[in-house]
Amino acid sequence: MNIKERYLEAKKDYEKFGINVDKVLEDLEKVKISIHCWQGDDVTGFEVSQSELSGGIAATGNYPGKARNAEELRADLDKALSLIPGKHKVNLHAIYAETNGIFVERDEIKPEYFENWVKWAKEKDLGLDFNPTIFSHPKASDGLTLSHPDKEIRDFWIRHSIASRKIGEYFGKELKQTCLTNLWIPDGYKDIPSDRLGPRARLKDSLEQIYAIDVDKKYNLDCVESKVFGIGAESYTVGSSEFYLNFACRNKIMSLLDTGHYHPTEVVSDKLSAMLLFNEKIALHVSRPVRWDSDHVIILDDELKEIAKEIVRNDALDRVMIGLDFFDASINRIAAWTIGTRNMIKALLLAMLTPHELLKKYQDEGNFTERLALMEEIKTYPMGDIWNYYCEKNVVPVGESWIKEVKEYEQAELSKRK
Ligand SMILES: C[C@H](O)[C@H](O)[C@@H](O)C(=O)CO
Ligand SMILES: [Mn+2]
Repeated sequence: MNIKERYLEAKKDYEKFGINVDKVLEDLEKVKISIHCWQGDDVTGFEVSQSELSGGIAATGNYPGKARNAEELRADLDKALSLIPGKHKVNLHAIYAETNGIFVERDEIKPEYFENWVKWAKEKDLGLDFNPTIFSHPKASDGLTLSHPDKEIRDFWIRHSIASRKIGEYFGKELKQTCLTNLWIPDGYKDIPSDRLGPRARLKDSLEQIYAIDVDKKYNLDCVESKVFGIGAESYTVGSSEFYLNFACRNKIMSLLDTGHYHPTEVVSDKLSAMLLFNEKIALHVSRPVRWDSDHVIILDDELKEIAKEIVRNDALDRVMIGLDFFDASINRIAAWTIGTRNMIKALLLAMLTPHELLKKYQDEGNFTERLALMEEIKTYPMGDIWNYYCEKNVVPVGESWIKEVKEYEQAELSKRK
């Protein structure tokens, strides 16, 4: 049987639950994943004066061939995007500005430094998202930024964050797709603080100044990302979950939940329904923490599947903005993007092929036996045949055949980078 014939057979299995598989594929095609550019260069960026990666995050490994400039990064993204079904967004950080070899301080970044990215996104029909880069900089060297006791340092990062929101607005206007500008800061203390309130009060004040500046919500939406701890900030994080949930709610901006930013037994999948009841929109950084916020490439594991189920069965595909946030420098970086993004899409497809109404009915009836039995049986349904057809339909490689393409690209392009 060819791929189409296998699809036609497989879809019968799902249709018996009333799932319209053709419609599922149409809906899946509309979902945009925000693919983070920083997997391509280990979060280095291309500033004229570069600082080491800081802020308690780390890209470990030394796989050869990382992108050395924005052109290479765009070429690598083009390759990865050619292996991923659907039309998506690319997520940039301020450190990916192109300033023509001229040193530009972060608080002076302007839309013009992102013109090449916008031109490229237009050509490829992509959306762009954005992030101020509030780490890897001399003014973040003691691990404090927007909550710093020194007003000059806070003001510097406030100016940078406002400039970043304006770049987000520019992206949204140019690309006719709303940009999501996400703010994350590393601020925290290695050891037990003697004042927990002061830094949080300063952060609150900084954020109020940043979000007081009017930016058109049609073009740019703002969100804030919390964290539980980072390397070197093990005892206290200023921007904790409670801090940002309250701040976002009161200031009518979005919360971003990163799957690596909670205690090890806490899962984002369980947070989504609660968030959806109180927020019009929420954002995600889907990552894979292994023992800590290690940012491993996401695999099709139980938590990823559960996150996708929560989005799909709560009819929230247009309310949860799905972004990725992993950076593994120990494997081919184009493969990392491809594996992770294909897995995110596969998880959504699996969720869309699940008979949620029936399973909810079993739960409400207290019929936990059939709920568990069906949940387990559905796991071995022929989703792979539906996925393969979806890839073929979207003119991207089917199954593992994309690996050969990455190897050829590695040989032809990445191997030349020393
Ligand atoms: C580079 C990203 O902005 C960063 O990973 C941030 O989103 C984060 O998750 C920090 O742990
Ligand atoms: Mn993140």
